[in-house]
Amino acid sequence: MSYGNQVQFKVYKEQEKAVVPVSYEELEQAAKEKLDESPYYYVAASAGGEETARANREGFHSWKIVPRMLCDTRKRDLSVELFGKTIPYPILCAPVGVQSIVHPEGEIASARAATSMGVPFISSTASTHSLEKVAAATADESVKWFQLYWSSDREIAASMVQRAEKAGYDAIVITLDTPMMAWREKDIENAYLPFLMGQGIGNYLEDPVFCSRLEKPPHEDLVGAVTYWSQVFGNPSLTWDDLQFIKMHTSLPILLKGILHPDDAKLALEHGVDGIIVSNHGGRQVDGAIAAIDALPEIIDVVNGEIPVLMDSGIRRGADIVKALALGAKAVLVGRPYIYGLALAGDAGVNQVLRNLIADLDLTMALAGKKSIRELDKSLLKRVER
Ligand SMILES: Cc1cc2nc3c(=O)[nH]c(=O)nc-3n(C[C@H](O)[C@H](O)[C@H](O)COP(=O)(O)O)c2cc1C
Ligand SMILES: CCCCCCC(=O)C(=O)O
Repeated sequence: MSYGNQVQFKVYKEQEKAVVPVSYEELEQAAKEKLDESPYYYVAASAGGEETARANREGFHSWKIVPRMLCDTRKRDLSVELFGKTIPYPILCAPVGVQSIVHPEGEIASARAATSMGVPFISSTASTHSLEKVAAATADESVKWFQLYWSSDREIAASMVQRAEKAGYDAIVITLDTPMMAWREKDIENAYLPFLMGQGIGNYLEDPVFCSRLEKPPHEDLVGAVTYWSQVFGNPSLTWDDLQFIKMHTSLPILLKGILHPDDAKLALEHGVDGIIVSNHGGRQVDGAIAAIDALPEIIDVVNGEIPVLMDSGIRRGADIVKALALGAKAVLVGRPYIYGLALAGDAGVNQVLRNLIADLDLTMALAGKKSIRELDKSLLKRVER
């Protein structure tokens, strides 16, 4: 619960201890100055000519908030409920792989920082540190989800899901939009694929099924392990019927990430999934794809409140979150902003980026005349075509 002006004074006071810039643009610039070119562009760049990455931002600009007055917004409640757990803010850390390229502690530092403030952490299959190590860095009661890249060796996929359940994760996010990496021009120019150097494959190196497929254990032959990983990472042959296989291996709620078409949302419902994440992977996969915020309204209509719909891609400030929630998203995922915080200052950087985002959201809600996330709906927005 937030109280009136106090949040504002607190933010100004805390700025004395600031470790990262407040504005997103300066945050990104500071990360660019700190990191080597290849890891910086691995994070910052998107697919192709980056049309979709730009559309993600333009999509938000097309919706304007029309604030309401005289609504007594002294006390605010930003909490939402997801799968039976209340989270204090409608914000989660998106699954981001290979975080060790920006900070040696990578996912461990991010998970520790996020969950210490009640922000759920979604741990990527493509993490450098294994899902067990990431979970161990967080408190038992913290909310954490595991993101699955479904290997073409399906026993590896099943094994990872079972490991996640055992390690205390609360939900499984299956990412559908990346059975292979898209045309990423900066990474190609830089000939940069950190996985080939053994980064971002920690979940495989510690997986019993993956290791059982190798002639020698990874510590004796990393090249052999990387080679096998490159053969089994993705699975472009998957169809809707395959979902049943993962459902058989876990009792956790299953969300599908990367849904953009309303017909796919319909299929997701028909196949009994528990949630949807509307996302274009931050513009990193299909260049020319629809902005996630533009895909959201039709998907919300199709889903009709049956399961939670979350969204990501392009969330940079509190107003973006208000818009996404007013259009029907239950919560949002944030990607690059927290990774820049991690790059600049480890857990303290992640912490500050998230705190700023939460405070910005809280103030925007108050000034728009809204006390609670439940009060947000489309009546707060106007579409302005430019
Ligand atoms: C460096 C990087 C790595 C990513 N790795 C993954 C991943 O391993 N799994 C996944 O589902 N999404 C991954 N994503 C996509 C994010 O989960 C999320 O969809 C995207 O970052 C949201 O857009 P934003 O960065 O504009 O906030 C990655 C994104 C970035 C920037
Ligand atoms: C070989 C593809 C690995 C991609 C894993 C990370 C990711 O999702 C990204 O966007 O980058």
